[in-house]
This record gives sequence, structure tokens and C-alpha cells, in this order.
Amino acid sequence: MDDRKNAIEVEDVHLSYQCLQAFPLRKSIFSLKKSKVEKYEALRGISFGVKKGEIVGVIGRNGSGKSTLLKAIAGIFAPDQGTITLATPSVSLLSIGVGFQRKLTGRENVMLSGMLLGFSEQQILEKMDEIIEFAEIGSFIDRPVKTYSSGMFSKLAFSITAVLETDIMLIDEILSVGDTKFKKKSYEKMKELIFDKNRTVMIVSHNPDTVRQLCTSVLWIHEGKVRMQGDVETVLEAYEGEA
Ligand SMILES: Nc1ncnc2c1ncn2[C@@H]1O[C@H](COP(=O)(O)OP(=O)(O)OP(=O)(O)O)[C@@H](O)[C@H]1O
Repeated sequence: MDDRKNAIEVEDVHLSYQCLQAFPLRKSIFSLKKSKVEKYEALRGISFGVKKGEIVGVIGRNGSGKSTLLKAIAGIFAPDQGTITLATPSVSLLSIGVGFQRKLTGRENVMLSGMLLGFSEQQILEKMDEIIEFAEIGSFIDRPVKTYSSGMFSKLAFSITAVLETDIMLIDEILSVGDTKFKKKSYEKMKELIFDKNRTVMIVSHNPDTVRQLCTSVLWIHEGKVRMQGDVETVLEAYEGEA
């Protein structure tokens, strides 16, 4: 990664979801018209930069656009307008429910997720045992993930991201997953990954204590726009003052 450039550069990003308009059932049955599609603009012109090595806390009310922003940076959603430039293609998003194929086994999903993160088959195979061991899901690794409990699901998702380390990590609110023992282990591993100076991190969190403990700066998203970006205390105080 080039140290002079921002690791993440977001410029005037707009992103809309297509939603089916609510239509009364009786009208839908008798109307020959197709359901109307409405657009909802979740990101409304977002611009900011993140330096390499920064740990940015992303805060904002429910529905303000935080998860959508992380998905756009991870390349899961393409912006309708604007640009997102990353200094490295090595980026991962840690978020519940993203990326698993329910019919495939845990092992197959590790391979698939690893490839989507840009790793080669060989690199993933080398790390496979470590991922399985960290996930603590035993023989379930060779069963379809649709048979997993939600705890097992998130333990495997966490382990893939934790073991296959990327230069940019985007974390959507899950700093600790699974049972108490795994929570502790995953939180420690997460801290180790986050505090690596060569890694750039964005963490969505509703917990001000988490933001204070882990982050070097804060980005406040409000109604799909940047409301404020700056040092942790200044932005948190302004945000808490408005709540
Ligand atoms: N798949 C979708 N289809 C339609 N609208 C969506 C979809 N996902 C999110 N939205 C809408 O986009 C807006 C932003 O959602 P997003 O999940 O990014 O917010 P958030 O800040 O992460 O919220 P929270 O803090 O509750 O997780 C919300 O109004 C939400 O209803």
C-alpha cells in the first residue's frame, strides 16, 4: 500500500435500493398493473478519506446508511454515482449473514469466501486447518451451513476473516460472537488485528465505549451523508449531545 495516499477514498457516493411499493392486496389481485418499484436513496453524496493505519468508528442512528456504506466499500454494492478508491484490493467485510451459500458445506464456504476475498486456492488450503480450529465447529465443517446454529454460522464467518487477514477490514458491529469463551477469544483476536499498524479498519458501532477503546477517529453518518468526521471525543460528544 502507498503510504502517501488514503487507504480508502470515498467521493460523492450515492446509492439507492430498489423497493417494491406497498400495494393493498385486493388492488394487487385485481390490478393488471405490475407492482411499482420505488427507489430509496440510502447514501446521498458521501465523501471522506481514511489514512492507512487508521481505525475509524462509524456511528449514526439506525437506518442512517452505515451498513450500506461498508457494503459499498467492500464492493458488494456498486454506487449509482461517485467513486470509491482503495489503495489495496485486499479488503474484507465482517458482517452477519454476508457471503455464505446455505447449501454448501462450511469447508466449501471457506473456499468460496476466501476466493471472494482475493486469495488463491493454495493460500486458502494452507490456512484451512487454522480456520477450522479457530471456528471450533468440529465435524460440522463438512455439513451444509444451513444446518448450523446462528452461533456456529458467525463463528465460522469470524474465523475466515480473522485467519485470512486483509489490509482493509470493515467490521459491522460484531466484535464478539458465539458463546462466552469464543466471545473472549474473538474479541482478543479482533483487537490484535485492529491494532496492527499496517491495517486500515472501519468499525460500525452503537457502543460509545467500544469506539473510545478501539478507534483513532470517528465518522458520523446522518441520513445518508457525513455529518461530522474527526477525533473520537469531539465527534462522540457532538453525537451524544444530539441524541
Ligand atoms: N435491502 C434493502 N432494501 C431496501 N432498503 C434497504 C435495504 N437495506 C437497507 N435499506 C434502507 O437503507 C437505509 C440505510 O440502511 P443501513 O442498513 O445502511 O443503515 P444502518 O445505519 O446500518 O442502520 P442500523 O444502525 O439500524 O444497522 C435504511 O433506511 C434502510 O431501511
